[in-house]
Amino acid sequence: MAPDTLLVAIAVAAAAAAARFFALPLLRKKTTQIGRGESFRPPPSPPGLPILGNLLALGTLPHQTLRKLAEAYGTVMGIKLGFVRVVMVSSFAAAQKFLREPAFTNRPGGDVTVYLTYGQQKGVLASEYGDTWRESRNLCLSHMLSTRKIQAFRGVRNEKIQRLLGSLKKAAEGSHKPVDLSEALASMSMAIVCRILFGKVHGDEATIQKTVREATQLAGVFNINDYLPFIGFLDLNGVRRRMKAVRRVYDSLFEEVIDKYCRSLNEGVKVEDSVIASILSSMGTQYDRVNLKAILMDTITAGSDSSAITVEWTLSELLTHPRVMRKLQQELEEAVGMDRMVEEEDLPKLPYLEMVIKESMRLHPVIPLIPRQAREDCVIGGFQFEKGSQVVVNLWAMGRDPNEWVNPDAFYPERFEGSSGGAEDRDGLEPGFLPFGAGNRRCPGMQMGLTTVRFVVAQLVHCFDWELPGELDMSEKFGLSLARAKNLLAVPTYRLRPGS
Ligand code: HEM
Repeated sequence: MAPDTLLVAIAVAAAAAAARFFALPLLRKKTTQIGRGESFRPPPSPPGLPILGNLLALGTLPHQTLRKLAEAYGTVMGIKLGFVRVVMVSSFAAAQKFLREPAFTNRPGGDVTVYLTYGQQKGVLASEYGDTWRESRNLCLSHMLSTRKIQAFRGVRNEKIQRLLGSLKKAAEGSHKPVDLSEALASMSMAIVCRILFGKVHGDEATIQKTVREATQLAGVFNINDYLPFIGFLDLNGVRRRMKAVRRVYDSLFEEVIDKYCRSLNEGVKVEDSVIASILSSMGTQYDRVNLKAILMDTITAGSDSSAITVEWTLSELLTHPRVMRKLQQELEEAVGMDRMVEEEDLPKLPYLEMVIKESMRLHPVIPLIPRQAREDCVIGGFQFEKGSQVVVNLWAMGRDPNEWVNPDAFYPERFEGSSGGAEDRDGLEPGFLPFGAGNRRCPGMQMGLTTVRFVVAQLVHCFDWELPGELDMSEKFGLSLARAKNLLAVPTYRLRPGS
């Protein structure tokens, strides 16, 4: 939650005292109800403040606070955020049940849905489970995320990664100064996603990147407007205002690009392969413009930062674990040799790389908290949920659960030795490990995300030795995506044979 919460709370306490009398009966109907049936009990809950409940206790790193609370109150625990009750789940066994439960296939509404997406009837990310969601998800899969499309966009990935390697090589030949890897990875990832979505017809990538960062930051905020809706119109923390600004930037970008493509297609001008071109030419005049904008917004928000952040954390762990770095470099030397860079075909020959990436995603899940909402009444694990109940699965806590993992805080890729294959096996499942979620709403971009992450990590580790300028701060910055709090800086030295 934003640090301004205390100020907000003071204002809220005063407003709430008055509002309570009028608003409470109305709000109670909307509030999540747990354990209402006689034979059902509610999950244990930590005590909270009147009105605000546990909102203030979440702090700036809610995933960590919630893990601590779960140690005391259990891995299925109720918390109260203003007037909304939310069930927090932090064990693998319980997470499986909730994420795979057909009733828990909606996302909660609130400001994010209203201002940061095109609503619950459009797109994928925030869309209500049903026909529109299914059609939009299928459009994403067939025009962007299928195995065939991932192969088709391989040239794009290669071109953008080569550009990054070229600039790093230049830096390595130069003054032995640290490069900002966080920035470089974010730009590269954004360039890949923009090129795939929009072709060459798009605006300034730096502005889009800033907008995506702001969107993922805002989407992760425990937003007081959602939990105390009767004061939402005051927008005390300014979140709504910032969300509207993000939506405006996105919307004008999408309008411009769609217009350009429509003109080209109408005039019979050949356009390069891109998601927009592909959707527009397959649907002709039948396409729903708002739905197309929603799909673009969802994929750019969910798809660009996620891969960059995963690579960043993986490199951070490798740089602070020289034994693992050396072992991975050895694997690359044997599989690829020192005379050339890595190619995508090399990836299946790199089992240790796979273990390293899994271990990094276990400790640093890009999406630390997965939100879901019940679309009908259901009973799970002895608890009863009414339609509209909210559940949040804490992937970060699951990855560090001592009941699932030996020495859970240690970075030790060998723990995955002998596991059945890639992290995408069985819905992205390894015991205790769900980095892409599960069930009907699991991540549709898993294969594309993993392909990029594997390829970039392999190249950076194979082509360069890395040196940290000082001790590496591993603090996190909470948002919809869990990024590094401080950018990753490191000094590269080119390690392939000259001329390669
Ligand atoms: C390393 C990379 C990635 C990670 C770790 C990741 C993780 C996740 C997770 C945990 C969810 C929530 C799943 C659930 O509710 O069970 C999700 C949803 C989603 N992801 Fe990803 N993701 C990645 C890359 C991508 C990419 C590249 C795209 C597309 C370009 C993408 C598009 C989406 C979409 C559209 C959803 C919403 C699915 C729905 O609600 O039906 N993701 N992702």
